[in-house]
Amino acid sequence: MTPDEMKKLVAQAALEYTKGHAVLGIGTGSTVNHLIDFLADVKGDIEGAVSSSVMTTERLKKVGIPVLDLNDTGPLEVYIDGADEVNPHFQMLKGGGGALTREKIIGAASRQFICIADESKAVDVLGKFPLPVEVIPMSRSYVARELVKLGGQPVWRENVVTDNGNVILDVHNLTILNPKEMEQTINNIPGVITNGLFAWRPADVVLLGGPNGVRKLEKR
Ligand SMILES: O=C[C@H](O)[C@H](O)[C@H](O)COP(=O)(O)O
Repeated sequence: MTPDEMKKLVAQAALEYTKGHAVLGIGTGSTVNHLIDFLADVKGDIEGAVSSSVMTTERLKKVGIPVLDLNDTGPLEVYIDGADEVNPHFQMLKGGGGALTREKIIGAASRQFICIADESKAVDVLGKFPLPVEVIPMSRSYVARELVKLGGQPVWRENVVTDNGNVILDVHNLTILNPKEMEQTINNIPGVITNGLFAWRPADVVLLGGPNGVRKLEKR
């Protein structure tokens, strides 16, 4: 089974969590793209979705699902999104597609966060995948120097402008033993909008797709 087939499998399994909810929060990425394709088949049950990126907005509209403004919907019942890494505490590293800030906002505004990923994303310690940090353009070099002080090697994701008009530094070689502390420390650097650690707001349910099916991990 290819990684993409595993993503498709796990996206289909996430449909269970959309039942009974007229308004959904929808993340970004290749796994979520499969979910949107599946949602197209049940769109009659969906009033609309709050989208975490321009890419997701376009895809939702293409399949005929109305895109709603989070300011109008109020708190959401469920948010479904992928991850670049997820640890045994359901903390995630996200933002490989650059959508981390809006993802973090919708995740925070939702009662349940469902993480969908292929099983290669499950790790013991976060940080092998470079940690994305969204920064205001004029602060890029300053923030990069501060990230070096934290032991990382920031690399500017050149030619990428986020949906919010900012830039991204991908921080390599961080061993993130305390994700909550790291999330907070990086977010305290002036110029940082947010970083891709989802430690303070971990997932509530993790669905992992693998060759033997979907493994469902729920918090006790
Ligand atoms: O910015 C992108 C998001 O955080 C994605 O959820 C993450 O990169 C995982 O993407 P994919 O489902 O394509 O592996």
